[in-house]
Amino acid sequence: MGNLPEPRTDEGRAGLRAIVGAPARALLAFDFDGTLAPIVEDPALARAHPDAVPALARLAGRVAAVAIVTGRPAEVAVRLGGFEAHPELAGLVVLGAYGAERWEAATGELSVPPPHPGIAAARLEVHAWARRTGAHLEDKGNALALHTRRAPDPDGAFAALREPMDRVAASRGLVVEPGRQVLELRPPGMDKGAALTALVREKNAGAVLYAGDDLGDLAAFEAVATLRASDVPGLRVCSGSAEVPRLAEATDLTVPGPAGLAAFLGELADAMGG
Ligand SMILES: O=P(O)(O)OC[C@H]1O[C@H](O[C@H]2O[C@H](CO)[C@@H](O)[C@H](O)[C@H]2O)[C@H](O)[C@@H](O)[C@@H]1O
Repeated sequence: MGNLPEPRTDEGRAGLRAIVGAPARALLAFDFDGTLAPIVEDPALARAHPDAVPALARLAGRVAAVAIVTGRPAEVAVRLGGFEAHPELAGLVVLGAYGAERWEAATGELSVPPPHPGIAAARLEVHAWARRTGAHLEDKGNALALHTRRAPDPDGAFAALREPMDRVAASRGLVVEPGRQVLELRPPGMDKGAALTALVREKNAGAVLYAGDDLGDLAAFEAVATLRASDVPGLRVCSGSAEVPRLAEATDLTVPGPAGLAAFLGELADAMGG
């Protein structure tokens, strides 16, 4: 299979063979931050790796569907990813807010659920915890993310926030989504696994690839494992980082971060003759 790296599991090797062997039936889905986009200190400044979206554009014409499955609001991921600049991505689907939101490149249509009342109720308290710990609040409208990357003591701030955020979430009917130096309060009821499985079924995909870098991606990796048991071969790719070393255990192939993923996607397109 050309220059493609070999997955370390039998199921991963079967998944990759299925994707390359019949690309027109494959769904390729990607997390955004840490996977397509390098991690940066300020979330507002995150952008896709320069080689990532061109590689997705090459793949898009060969496969059944390309999708982004992200914790960002869908509209924000579309803007930061610069996907609209690539006409080849006319079929792209962006599932935002862990699958609760959806944007379709084909129509430009954005679907966003009504705001969860717990977010408005928690906002002031979360602001106060940000001030107390030096964390930065990313207010996503229907989710509140407390980032500790730029706090004076990132790990200390993360540890100090864990219990209070659990408490606020429990009292407001929300859930806590932990990630790379971030604790996020968000509405319950959706995760990347459910979102990915629904999309595989909707596209009638015969094979699936999912790439991610963080704890929020574990549900999608589990979904790929479940789909494999129901005869949809799949490949789980870890965008590796020193911050979440244990994520690799849940996957079949590790690439070195967004630059490594972009290189892998280029090789995948080569292998498909794209
Ligand atoms: O599902 P994802 O696309 O991976 O989004 C998860 C969260 O990613 C963002 O935070 C992470 O990236 C930031 C920019 O590189 C970084 O500063 C931060 O430390 C990371 O946790 C984003 O800001 C969150 O809203 C997403 O939920």
